[in-house]
Amino acid sequence: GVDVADVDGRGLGLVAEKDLNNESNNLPALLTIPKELILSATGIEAYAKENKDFRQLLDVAGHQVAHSKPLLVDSWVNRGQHSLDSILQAPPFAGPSPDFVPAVSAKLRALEREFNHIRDTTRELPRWNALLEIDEAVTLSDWILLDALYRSRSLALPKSGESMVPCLDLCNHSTPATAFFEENAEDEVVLFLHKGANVLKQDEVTIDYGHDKSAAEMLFSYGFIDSTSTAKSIVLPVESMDDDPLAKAKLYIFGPAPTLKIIDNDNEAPYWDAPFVHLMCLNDEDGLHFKVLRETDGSQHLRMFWQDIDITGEAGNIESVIKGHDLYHVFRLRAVAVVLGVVQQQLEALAASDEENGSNESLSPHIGRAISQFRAAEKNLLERAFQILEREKNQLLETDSVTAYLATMNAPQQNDIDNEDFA
Ligand SMILES: C[S@@+](CC[C@H](N)C(=O)[O-])C[C@H]1O[C@@H](n2cnc3c(N)ncnc32)[C@H](O)[C@@H]1O
Repeated sequence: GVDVADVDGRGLGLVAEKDLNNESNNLPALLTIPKELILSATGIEAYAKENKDFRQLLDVAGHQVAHSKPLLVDSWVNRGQHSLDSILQAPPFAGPSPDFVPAVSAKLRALEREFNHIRDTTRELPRWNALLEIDEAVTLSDWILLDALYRSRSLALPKSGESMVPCLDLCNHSTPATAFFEENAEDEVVLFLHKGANVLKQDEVTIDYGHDKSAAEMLFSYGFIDSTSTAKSIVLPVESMDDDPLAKAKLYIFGPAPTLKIIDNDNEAPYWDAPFVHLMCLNDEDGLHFKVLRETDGSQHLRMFWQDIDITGEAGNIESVIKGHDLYHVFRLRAVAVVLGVVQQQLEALAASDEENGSNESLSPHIGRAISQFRAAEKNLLERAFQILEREKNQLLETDSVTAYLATMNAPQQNDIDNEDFA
């Protein structure tokens, strides 16, 4: 009941050959793909049993590639030289959001590492070495293309996990989708119309690529953003305060590059996580100290103390360490103010790059559309986070401990009075 056809703006797709209606939920499968055609981890193992050369390849180079999510979230942590940009054409735009370009670079670097690893490990295998080396038959560009094919066409099967399924991979995405797939008892993959779905002749049959995927992940893996996609989460870099004399020590003890993560909560308000922000808001006069510990073997270690208790191992967990303190609300207010600043800066950066790309006529329409959808999704999450933060700031400003603290800060200090008298 389905055929392959060109679908406007989406490449090929599956369309209904006749009106399809599943009101009574007894419509037969639209597609059945035999298990021999499915490329899954089990399928690969089975093939390695049959083919000695492939077994060798899998033993030396298999299971090594990180099948993780796109590297977007890690992009700030992995920032570095854009050494690979020349391999792909340099993108003609600044990227949908400021953290997209480093994410693409980090991804390209990871792919280069993977490719080099495969090339190195296969050198000892004459058959594969010959294949990779003949006139540079297989190059890094092939590996990048292969990764793109895999990321944009693989499906998560309920039993077999991440797999490539021919024919089913012609199905485009929509939410809500009209169809869904399953694995049956014979390990075939079958495509069914959803109960109650109604697809007219020549209309597209679609599946859902995962409504839990963020807009960034959709764009990174599939090259488009569904209009119902939301940002889900945003990770932004956090920088120490310029005038903090303890900044270096704090960063050293903290370890990883500090970030602010804003997470969307489907029905509730977004929340944020930024453990370094709480640490950066504490000072010597609050009771945060650093000491160098000398071991008997002569080695030296930097340790961090809060109210004279060693909390070196708690650097990522400072908020709970300071929670019981009389001035906790003051510390929290400082942290909220810092996070508000980071969010505001990002909103301004988005607005500025919006203006920049608005005038970029070299963009193809679908890239332009994806960029503005991505920005809109990020802006929406940031704006909602901003409101939550503003509300918390105002509540904190009204707590007794904060008003009392601010009153002492604003009152003329004894020193000032003495100086005044003297003057
Ligand atoms: C699994 S393939 C689907 C078949 C694909 N259209 C083809 O021509 O082979 C996934 C790719 O289809 C395109 N695609 C799928 N759904 C789309 C949508 N709703 N809007 C735009 N492009 C879509 C994207 O390029 C995506 O990377």
